[in-house]
Amino acid sequence: MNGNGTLIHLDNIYTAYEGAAFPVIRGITLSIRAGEYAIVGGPNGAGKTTLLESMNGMLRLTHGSATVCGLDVRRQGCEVRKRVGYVVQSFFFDPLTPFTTEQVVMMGRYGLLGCLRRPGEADYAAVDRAIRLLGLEDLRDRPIGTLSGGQQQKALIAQNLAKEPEILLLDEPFSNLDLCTRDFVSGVLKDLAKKGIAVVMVSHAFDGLPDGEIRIIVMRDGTLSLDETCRPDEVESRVRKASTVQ
Ligand SMILES: Nc1ncnc2c1ncn2[C@@H]1O[C@H](COP(=O)(O)OP(=O)(O)OP(=O)(O)O)[C@@H](O)[C@H]1O
Repeated sequence: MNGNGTLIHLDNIYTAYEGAAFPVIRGITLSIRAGEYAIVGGPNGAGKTTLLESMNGMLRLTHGSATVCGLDVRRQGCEVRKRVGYVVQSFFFDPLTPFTTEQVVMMGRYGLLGCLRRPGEADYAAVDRAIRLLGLEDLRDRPIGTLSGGQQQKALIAQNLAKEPEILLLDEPFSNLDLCTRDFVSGVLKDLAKKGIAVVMVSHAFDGLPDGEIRIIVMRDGTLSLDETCRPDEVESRVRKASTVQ
């Protein structure tokens, strides 16, 4: 983090997929501070997932620079991903996956553990906290593949929280959740932002937002069409407008 609390700084970034002739996202410049709650909106194919994966160094920038948690994303992608949680879109475990929920949550610690080190007290404590936070206590010993889609989604969020990240990126985290669970998970995310974690979320669900200012980042055709803060009750109309206006 720099002096003014900036955790993510993208400076005119372009990102292309392997073998593609043209970059999918182009000329994106933005900064996100600790404790911000940011919604990334925009139509299908606009580049929202690509934006998240450019932030954590999973995708290669073809132009521009990105600094995340004070690290150069181009050169230090692995270090960045130790400090940034990423809950991917629509991921489901095979029913026969040979890991329990607790083991899957522990996988969030693996990057921090490094090769050949076994989990210690601090790792088990972080896993336990994440499991409790997501209300997964009764499911901790169940094979992960036998959980429902929504329960698996919560386990993936817990896995990323076990990492104790400074930034949490989420790609449509509410898509498999019923309304009640959605409220519960958005409560968890709000609390994380209050504690200073930057929460950056691709979402088309605009209920259950925190009371304060919400950052809205709208992508359209690979470029930034809106980047501003507003009240929670204004988010839906502003995202909708910026997603469609030519
Ligand atoms: N692995 C890939 N290889 C090549 N092109 C890709 C790849 N993944 C995505 N794209 C392309 O990049 C563009 C942006 O995709 P992206 O997944 O970032 O959009 P999105 O806004 O997240 O869409 P959605 O709302 O449908 O999830 C699309 O045109 C897509 O076809």
